[in-house]
Amino acid sequence: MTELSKAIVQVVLMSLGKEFQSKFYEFEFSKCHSPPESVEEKQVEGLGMHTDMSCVTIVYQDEIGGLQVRSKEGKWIDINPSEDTLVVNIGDLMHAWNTGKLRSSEHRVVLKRNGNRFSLAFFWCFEVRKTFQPRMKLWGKKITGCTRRLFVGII
Ligand SMILES: O=C(O)CCC(=O)C(=O)O
Ligand SMILES: [Fe+2]
Repeated sequence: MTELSKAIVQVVLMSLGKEFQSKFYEFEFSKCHSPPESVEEKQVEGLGMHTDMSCVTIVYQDEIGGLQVRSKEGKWIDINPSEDTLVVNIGDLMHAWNTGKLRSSEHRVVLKRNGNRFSLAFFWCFEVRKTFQPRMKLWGKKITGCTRRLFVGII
């Protein structure tokens, strides 16, 4: 998963410009989710709206599905489960690093039918204790927003 995350980040960085490609670090942790075992007919929020603190998150969800992402307009879009498919979320670190050019995705999990849902999320961050400097300029334009140096740590 670390290698996959690195490959994803590299591709994302390539899209942002050449100098970005050499500037990424590694750190990993992962967790499993096991939301409530059964739900009523109506939709239940299994995991409330949030963004991930990671650089990128790789998510596997089983056929029960339920993962939704919020569009810029605030509309919830179903991420339909598909066999052999992983979902990649842009996280807060990536958002801050490129000062919002790639948006940290607001997402949630809703349960629409009964059954045990299984999902696995892999959160890939920069190396702990690394400091990074969000871009001051992007494609020649000065950036307003988060331009402070950021420190990756565990609290
Ligand atoms: O369970 C999922 O599909 C997503 C989990 C998630 O968004 C998270 O753990 O941050
Ligand atoms: Fe998440």
